[in-house]
Amino acid sequence: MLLPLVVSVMALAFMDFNLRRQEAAVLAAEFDTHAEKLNERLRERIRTHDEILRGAAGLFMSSSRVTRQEWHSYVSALGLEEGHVGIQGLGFAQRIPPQRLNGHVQSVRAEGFPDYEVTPLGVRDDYSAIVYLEPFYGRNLRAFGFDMMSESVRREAMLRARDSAEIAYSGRVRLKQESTVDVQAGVLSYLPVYRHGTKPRSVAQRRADLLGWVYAPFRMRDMVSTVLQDDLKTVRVCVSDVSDQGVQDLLFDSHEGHAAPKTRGAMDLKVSLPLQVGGRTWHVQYEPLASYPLSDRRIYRALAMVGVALTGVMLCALTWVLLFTRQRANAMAHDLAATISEGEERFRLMVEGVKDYAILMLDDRGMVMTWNAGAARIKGWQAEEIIGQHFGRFYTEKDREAGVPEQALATALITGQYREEGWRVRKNGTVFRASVLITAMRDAQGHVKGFAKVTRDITAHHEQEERLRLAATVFRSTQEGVAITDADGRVLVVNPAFERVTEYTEAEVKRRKLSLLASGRHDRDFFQNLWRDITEFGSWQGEIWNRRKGGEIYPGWLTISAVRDEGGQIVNFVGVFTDITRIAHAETQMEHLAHHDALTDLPNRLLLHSRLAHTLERAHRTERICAVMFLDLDRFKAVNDQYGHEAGDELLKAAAQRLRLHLRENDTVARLGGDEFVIVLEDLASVEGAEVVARAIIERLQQPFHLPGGQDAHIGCSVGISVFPDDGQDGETLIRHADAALYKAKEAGRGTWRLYRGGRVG
Ligand SMILES: Nc1nc2c(ncn2[C@@H]2O[C@H](COP(=O)(O)OP(=O)(O)OP(=O)(O)O)[C@@H](O)[C@H]2O)c(=O)[nH]1
Repeated sequence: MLLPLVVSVMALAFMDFNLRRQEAAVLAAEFDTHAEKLNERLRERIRTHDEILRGAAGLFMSSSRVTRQEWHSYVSALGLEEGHVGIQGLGFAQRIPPQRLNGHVQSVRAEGFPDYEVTPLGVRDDYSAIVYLEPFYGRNLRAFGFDMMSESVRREAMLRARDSAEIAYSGRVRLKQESTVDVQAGVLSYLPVYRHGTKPRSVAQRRADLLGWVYAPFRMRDMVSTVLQDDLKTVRVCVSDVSDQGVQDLLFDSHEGHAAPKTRGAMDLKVSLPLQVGGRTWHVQYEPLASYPLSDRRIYRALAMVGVALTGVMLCALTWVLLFTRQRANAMAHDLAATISEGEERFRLMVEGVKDYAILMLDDRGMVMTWNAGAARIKGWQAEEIIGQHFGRFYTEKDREAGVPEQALATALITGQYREEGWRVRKNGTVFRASVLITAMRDAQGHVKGFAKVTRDITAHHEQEERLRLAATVFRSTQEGVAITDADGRVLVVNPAFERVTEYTEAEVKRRKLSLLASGRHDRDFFQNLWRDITEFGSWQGEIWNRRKGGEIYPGWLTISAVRDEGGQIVNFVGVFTDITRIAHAETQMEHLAHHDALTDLPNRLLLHSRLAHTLERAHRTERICAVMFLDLDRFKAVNDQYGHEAGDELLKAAAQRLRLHLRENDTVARLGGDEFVIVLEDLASVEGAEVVARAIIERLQQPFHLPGGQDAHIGCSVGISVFPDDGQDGETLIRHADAALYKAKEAGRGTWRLYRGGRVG
């Protein structure tokens, strides 16, 4: 009995020793994994910060000058103030050559900061100054104007960033934002910005082209606490910056100022992991506290001990139970995996099959990881050509240069989603209008796993919108008045030209019939024909007189078209109307000019012939006498010679006026040219009537003419008369015969008249 007992005790002691060693190894491995996860979270956050810096630098690359307001808007959009990112702010430090220092200070003061200085004051070889820092209030105001190059730790990082054209982190500093309470270690990250928005190749060129630095200050405790949060209750975390010479500088200790924390007994589970940050190495030390929930393996140890102590049968039974449980667990895991992979497969097939949307997954750097049929159709690349490439390829060159793809990812990282509409490039170089949605994908712990990007080709829709916009512009800006009515002819919309021409506003005519514009000049037949044409032929075109709101009647050229739906039903009428008042006026003027003498405004030869023809026709019908008098001024040439041609013109106008005033309304006086006039006298009772008129005219024209120059001109006139019907039956003959009689009057010494009298002028 003793031997089995001794053997049993020894076996138990040996097993206990081994189990304890094993337990320690398992716990160490568990904590290692946990520390790795925490370190990854810190790394992830640093990466997010770097993206924010790159996005901000992109703003400078895309614009030759970024204003304070633009910087404010950009940084506000990032939502830094909500604090969850752990950055104190986002700033721009401008590089200032010594000779520009004064000018720089003056220009910032002129922006409304009269006390602005580049601090610390003093003479240095090179200057920089924090010119933008958002959020621009509170602690951050203390940094405004500070020359970070004046301080060696910051200067080292700034120069390293400048020469490497990469992000550089500084060593430990005391931030300008600090006051005397809650002082924390601070760190700054810098990204240089060069002239022309490019990254110069050589170090010398980078030094020459440097414009300044986009930078972000962190307070280490704030930053690490926002990332690790509750984990700091169970794990002590220390972050140290390690210099090239191996000197450690403590940036953060979660138990700084506290009594030495209680760790897990004698077990040394400290883990130290490196973190690469902008050209520096941080060592992060993780140590479990007493509160750390290490999985308690003592129960297994006890069980094992009991197991050894139990009989073989019980051991067999226990083994059997364990085996059975494992088999069930395996079966369940197997089923679950099958269900998951089936779901994944279905989802994959669905995504791959979607043809109208380009759906792709990007990794955290923007490299394409998956590619569906829609992406191939819309963008033109096949999966094997594009997987592994950066998604910036889909952007136009201009957008790429402006850093738009990087900004898109940075925004998606910060806000969760990025939505945009813009131009994208296909494989064949053509562009299309894209509606894009980028979503940052995070795992349960919040680590960024990549991005889901959904793109839709909306070129047709965009073009349609553009066309509509153009049509609307034409509608608004055309000089033609346009009114659109419903099928009952009630106004739906009118354009500004309609309002201008009709003097009615859109509100005044809305839902009313356009008959309110009617002038009353057209009868019912006119409108009946108009509507018949529209219903039969789809449109009507013609001249129409309308009345403005103010009452004026005006002519217009109107086109009405019917708009039908797919079923052929009229749904709208569109009226396009041109105000032709000016054209009509011009036509009347042309008509007048064609028939009147420009100097005296008397009828000319053309109108004379037409009037004479009418007069003769009437005289034929009524068998009345009428006379044609040919009149020529006497000694008119002398007026021209003596007082000038213009004075002669004035005299001709005055003579025409005297003739017109002397004659009856329905008599015609025309000027044939020069100083020759023809008068048609209608409805004469006898030939003597014509003689009376001739005598009176001669007398009137003998009266002196007062010329504009103040002189009095004395002329007279001679008259030849032919009479219808005795001296000719048609106008031409009568005029010719009157001319012959005039000749005789001139011969007779001027200032008299002669009748033709059938060729026997007397
Ligand atoms: N100012 C002016 N002169 C004109 C115009 N048309 C013609 N004349 C001039 O009028 C004159 C007409 O010539 P005549 O009829 O021979 O001159 P007149 O002195 O009246 O001679 P008699 O008829 O023989 O008495 C010419 O000198 C033309 O140059 C015109 O429109 N304006």
